[in-house]
Amino acid sequence: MNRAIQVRRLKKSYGSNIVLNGLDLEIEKGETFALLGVNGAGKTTALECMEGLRKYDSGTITVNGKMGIQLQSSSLPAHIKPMEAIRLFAKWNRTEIDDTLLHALGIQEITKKQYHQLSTGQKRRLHLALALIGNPDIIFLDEPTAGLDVSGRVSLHEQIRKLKSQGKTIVLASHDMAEVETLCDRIAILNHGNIAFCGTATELTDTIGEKYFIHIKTRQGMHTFETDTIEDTLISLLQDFRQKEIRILDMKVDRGTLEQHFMEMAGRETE
Ligand SMILES: Nc1ncnc2c1ncn2[C@@H]1O[C@H](COP(=O)(O)OP(=O)(O)OP(=O)(O)O)[C@@H](O)[C@H]1O
Repeated sequence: MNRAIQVRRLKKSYGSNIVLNGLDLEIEKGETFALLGVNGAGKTTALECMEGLRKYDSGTITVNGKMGIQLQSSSLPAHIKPMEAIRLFAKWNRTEIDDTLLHALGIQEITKKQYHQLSTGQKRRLHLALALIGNPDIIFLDEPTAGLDVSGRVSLHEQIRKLKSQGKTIVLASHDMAEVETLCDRIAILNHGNIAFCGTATELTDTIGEKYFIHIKTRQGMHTFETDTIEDTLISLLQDFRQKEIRILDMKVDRGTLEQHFMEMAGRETE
């Protein structure tokens, strides 16, 4: 079976707050899949239902494979040392400790510290190592790079790519559009308890249609124009600038970022 996860008509409410309203989702084996949505859209709830950590009201969830889970926020006893936690998790998983994994996540560099002395990035790396200890087939990462600096983000992305190259299925919740665009095969956008979009980043851009952004730099600053008739708008803009004798210093045309498309799908205005 090529499907790693199948979610059918999943419903979950907290009191009168309907968070998931008949969610359907299929994630293939070996896929890196992102769940996007504004704060409170239900990403964590959906992940935790798939992980078996949260009860849901109705629907079915089928997960084919061993799971490794990195929660959005998790904690360990303040005085535990990273290697003590790793040995404990390895014992629970009845597995040997994989030194290459510890090396890749830089765990050796933090062995002398206690948990409460670790930085946010170091804690994230440790929790990822703990999630990977049992050599899972499906890895759930809830906002894995939140709070990380640039180098922490880059090394985590490298790790995720490596896991993908090993054939692992990765399901992540994220707010970082650049991250999702570069790392993920497919994206699902959660909105009002359902999937507003599911497909590749290119398909998402295409769904929004022929929308272009023309950025023109003059001495007065940067001017941005939005259009769906690129040729006509360009010609009339250029004529306009010439007529007003405004010198164009630089010019760029793009189709907007995934973030803009996402905000449109999620029903919110970009800033
Ligand atoms: N244990 C809970 N009890 C009651 N309401 C909850 C609980 N957990 C989440 N919620 C509510 O469910 C909704 C979805 O929350 P959830 O954390 O799943 O969203 P999210 O998309 O992961 O948000 P974020 O991007 O902020 O992490 C929110 O309105 C939240 O307040």
